[in-house]
Formats: sequence, structure tokens, C-alpha cells
Amino acid sequence: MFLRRRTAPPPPAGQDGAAKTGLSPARLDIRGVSRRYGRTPALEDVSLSLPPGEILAVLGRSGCGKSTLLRLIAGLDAPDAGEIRIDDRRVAGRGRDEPPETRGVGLMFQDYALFPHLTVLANVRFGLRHLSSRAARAVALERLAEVGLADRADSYPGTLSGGEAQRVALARALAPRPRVLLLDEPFSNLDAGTRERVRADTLAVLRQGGISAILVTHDAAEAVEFADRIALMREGRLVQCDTAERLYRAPASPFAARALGDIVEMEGLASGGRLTTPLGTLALTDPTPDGSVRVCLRPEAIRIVPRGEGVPGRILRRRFVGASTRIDVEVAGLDAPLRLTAAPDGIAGDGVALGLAEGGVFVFPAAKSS
Ligand SMILES: Nc1ncnc2c1ncn2[C@@H]1O[C@H](COP(=O)(O)OP(=O)(O)OP(=O)(O)O)[C@@H](O)[C@H]1O
Repeated sequence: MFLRRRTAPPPPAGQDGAAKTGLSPARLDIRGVSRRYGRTPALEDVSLSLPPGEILAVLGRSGCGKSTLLRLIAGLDAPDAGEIRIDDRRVAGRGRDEPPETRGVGLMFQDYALFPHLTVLANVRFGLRHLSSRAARAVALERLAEVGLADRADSYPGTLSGGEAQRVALARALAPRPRVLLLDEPFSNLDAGTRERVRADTLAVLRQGGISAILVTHDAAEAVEFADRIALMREGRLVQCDTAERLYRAPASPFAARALGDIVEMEGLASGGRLTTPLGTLALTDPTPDGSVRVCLRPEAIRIVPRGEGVPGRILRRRFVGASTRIDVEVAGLDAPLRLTAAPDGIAGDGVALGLAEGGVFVFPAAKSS
């Protein structure tokens, strides 16, 4: 833990933290933003809002436009269409292109980008050149203390561990008191143990400061852990922006369902308010036109039922995986075996009966397979 210890626990997201530190987190609005590079559409008609103090994760695969979005917000690039507003100020779009240094936006990248020939203190002071030397030093030392590295002020970046370097980068990004902090895969170069610790501590610093922040990541678990909401992107477009729980429980498409947690996919038939699948039938809760549908199931939607009920399957494989047991079950009509946990006592070759449970069953038009 690199935070300076406080007697009270850090406040939750939002204004409380802002009041404590005197920071005023910004509201960010991105409206219909598009950006093309030659023939490549990097972003297409993306709209997002970040309330003050919220932490948003932008989640997506490589090349889906995450970094482009951050560059446009920071002012390192300009949108071809749409606009970006910070509070009531339009900073980009419709003829406006406010320079990065006046937007109040901080940036933190995965490669830390610390200057190797400058001390840790000088690195943190770098963005404080508008202050007197004395004031800049005081602020930089304060930021370093917040990340638990005041005693390394005179060290050079080359002597720091990856986690320490990332903490210095955080102190530097926060030194000018940005109103929005943008983090572009900041933890991806750290080893697994350090990553978790630095991530938790970074989150605590942001919460404590009530800082609005956007984290870009391709790691769904990281997005879930770090953010209040997740903006899921695909090929330059925003697929869904919601809490992790909503994304898990009410995905907008099979792609969104796959993004967070395991799913099993299959064809089904909707008819008269009922859904028929290779794993049995279920009443449909939402109005669904009759016809072929794409069904996505969370693992918890598949139940093992007493023999003689449900749909018969056959255990292909049984594996011990620590706290639970995993079985692969073959079911007629399914392309691939089902992987289930919390298995009964069966062994490979045994029969097993399966049924559908309420909840965790998502039905999409058959054409919407992605
Ligand atoms: N300066 C540029 N010139 C040309 N094409 C670009 C430029 N910047 C981005 N692109 C293209 O725009 C698309 C989106 O790139 P972007 O870097 O925003 O994706 P990303 O989701 O951040 O990817 P990664 O996770 O790999 O960093 C990609 O197809 C990329 O090749």
C-alpha cells in the first residue's frame, strides 16, 4: 500500500473525495465523435458521458479505438466529427481545438515515460513549470508522499522497480491536479503480483481525490475491478456502456455477453412465448418474435437435474480444479461439450441430466450472432 495512511477509510467515488482534497472533478461529455485515419475508421459515432468523480473503463480488443479516444480527449488529436465537452466547455469539435495544456486532462501510459536523466522529484515537477520553484517542489513532494515514495525523491528512474516507476508516473500525472485522468493500459507491463497491488493503490488514490478517470484496458477482470462503469468497444464503435453487473446480467449482444464472463452459445427457437433449446424449454420473459434465435447462457443457467428429468447428457471428462470439480458433458444438438462446475459424483462415461434455470439466459435475433 503506497498511500499515505489516513485515519478514515477512503471515500467512495465522487464528490466527497473532491471536497476533501479541494480538487473539483470534471464532467466529460463525448458526443457523436468519429475519427478516421485514411480509410481506417478508428472511431465511429461514439457518445459517452463521465459524471464527476466516476471511473470508467474502456474495454476492447487491440485496434478497437481505445487509445484514439483518449488522444482525442487529451487534445493530442482532433475528431473529424462530433464534440468533446469538459463541464460546460467545448474543448474539441465544431471548429474548436483547445490545446492539451489548458484542458485539465492528465495522462498516464503503460511505459511510464519517465525521463531517465531526471530524478524522481524532477520528473514529478515536470508538469509544474508554471509554479515557482519552491511551490513546485512542495507540490511534487506532496504527490510523492501520497504514493509512498517521498524517500525516493532523489533517486533516478533506472533504480526503481516497475511498480515504483508506475507510482512515480501516477504522482507526475496527478501533480498538476488534472480534472480528468486518462490511463492507457498503465498496469500491463507489471508482473501479476505487482500489477494487482499497484492497481488497487492507484484506485485508492483516485477515489480519495474524487478524480474523474478513464482507464483503457483489454482485460475484462481489470475493468470490473477498477471501474464504476465499463464502455465496451468493438471496431471503433461503442457496444454497451454499463456497470459490470448490468453487462453481465443484461448484455446487449452476444459480443457483450462474451466480453464479461463465460457463456455457452447455441441456436434456439422462440414460439408462443417459449424458448426451446437443446437443453430444454423455458418461458421467455421479454417479448420475442417467433422464429430462430441465438441463445447465450451463463454457466449458472445450466442446472444438473435428477435423472429422468431434463435433457440427457454424457460425462466426457472429469477434472479436479481445487475448490470445485469440472465436468465436460456431451449433449445431443450442441456443437461442443458443456463445461460445468459443481458436478455430481459421476465419472467419465456416466449419464447426467441437465435443465435450464431462470436467469442468465439471453436471447438475441438469430442474425445477431456477434
Ligand atoms: N496515427 C494513426 N495513423 C493511422 N492509423 C491509426 C493511427 N492511430 C490509430 N490508427 C488505427 O486506428 C485503429 C484504432 O487504433 P487505436 O490505437 O485507437 O486502438 P486500440 O484499441 O488502442 O489498440 P491497442 O489496444 O492495440 O492499443 C487501428 O486500426 C489503428 O491501426
